[in-house]
Amino acid sequence: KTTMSASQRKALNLVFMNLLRQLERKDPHEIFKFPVNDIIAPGYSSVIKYPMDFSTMKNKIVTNRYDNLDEMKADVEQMVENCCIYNKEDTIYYQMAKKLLASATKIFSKDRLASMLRSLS
Ligand SMILES: COc1ccc(OC)c(-c2cc(C(C)=O)n3cccnc23)c1
Repeated sequence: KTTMSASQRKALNLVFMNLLRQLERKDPHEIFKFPVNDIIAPGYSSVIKYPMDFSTMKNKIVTNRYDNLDEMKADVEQMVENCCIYNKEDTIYYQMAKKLLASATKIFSKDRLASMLRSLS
């Protein structure tokens, strides 16, 4: 696995942060902003094995834990999957997760990424 240069890493982190900002705008009630805890969601930590949230993703960006867009997108999909496992289909949380997934699919689409890269260059 070739390591990228510091300037490449800096440019990639800018892209990751830009994508994260777009995703967070799609979560106005901030239910994905921080880790879910067992107080607001009883039994959560025994049901959900791989918790994920936007603050954890931000920390992974600044600590260079993502090497490509697919790895970041996988965390968004994990976060949505967790929400749809813990919350029943008729809950607002489940519906918000489905909406976020639809938005993420657009945000990570090739033409949206291409236009973002053009604007960054
Ligand atoms: C109602 O206000 C908040 C505030 C923060 C939350 O998670 C960070 C949540 C929250 C977020 C979730 C999720 C994402 O499953 N959740 C599930 C059950 C009960 N509460 C939540 C709700």
